[in-house]
Amino acid sequence: MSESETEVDAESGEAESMDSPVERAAQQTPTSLPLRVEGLAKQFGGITAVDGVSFEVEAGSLTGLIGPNGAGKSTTFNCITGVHEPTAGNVYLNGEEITGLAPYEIAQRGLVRTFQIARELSEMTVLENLMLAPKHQLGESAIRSVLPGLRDDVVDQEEELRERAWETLEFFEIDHLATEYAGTLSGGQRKLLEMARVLMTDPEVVLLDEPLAGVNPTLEEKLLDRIHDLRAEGYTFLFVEHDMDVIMNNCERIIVMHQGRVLAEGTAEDIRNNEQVIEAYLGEDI
Ligand SMILES: Nc1ncnc2c1ncn2[C@@H]1O[C@H](COP(=O)(O)OP(=O)(O)OP(=O)(O)O)[C@@H](O)[C@H]1O
Repeated sequence: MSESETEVDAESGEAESMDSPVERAAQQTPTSLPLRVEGLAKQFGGITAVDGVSFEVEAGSLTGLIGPNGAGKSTTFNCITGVHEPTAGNVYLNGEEITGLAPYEIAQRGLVRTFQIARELSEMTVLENLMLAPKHQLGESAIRSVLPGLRDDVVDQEEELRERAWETLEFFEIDHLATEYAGTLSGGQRKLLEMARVLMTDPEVVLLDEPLAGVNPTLEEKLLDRIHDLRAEGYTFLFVEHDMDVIMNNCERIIVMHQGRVLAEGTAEDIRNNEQVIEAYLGEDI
């Protein structure tokens, strides 16, 4: 229903919008808010993992999501990316509701998370891993079977894809590994490959779940530099990471979860000085 379709309330005589909640949210949400989570909840049987979480992620930001073990960070990620269906609440991507969509549908709309390289992908080369990643990529044989006349286009498309894959490998400085099997990479190199695969899908919002786990300091710096480069280009990141220094030094906005709820939100400075956060972390360095 269009914005202009209204109904007049019989008692008040006031015009009342007939738009659906999703349409209303889309109208109210500035497009500068790529990700908005509203009242998100998830229960597993009797366990409440996420309990009414609301937050916003601003365009081009690097936003950190932190919290002690069991705070509900992964479950929140999984609800946002369609891995879990939330028990309640809504998720909006650029003002459009994506709650309950399948992970691939959410990824096609531009919200992508890094995933560990699956076993099947470990048996492919690094270059092949990148060429398989794009969301709208049709296999050459699939296209040829339905559109035999388009063979040259397919070849062009494949060439373009290969070129992009090489550029992406160079950007992450793993081009020298292009012909290696993904399964032979070190933990840190795998993380770079995971990020490179995400980039090949043309994402708008990238969810990073512990992207630095098991990464040595040199590669960590490289990965963080790349994330900052991408952010400068307009990509938006939501970042779960256990290393508090990394979050404090790199994220301009931090959301703290505790016992399934948002405990605090703000800059590193705000979070460091927040009494409730200090208490939740029981004196750990923050
Ligand atoms: N599939 C599941 N089934 C049952 N309980 C679950 C499931 N997934 C998570 N939980 C529970 O939900 C709560 C939140 O877990 P979650 O993994 O989201 O926290 P987290 O903040 O990511 O923790 P960590 O930092 O330790 O990874 C925990 O009590 C956990 O045991």
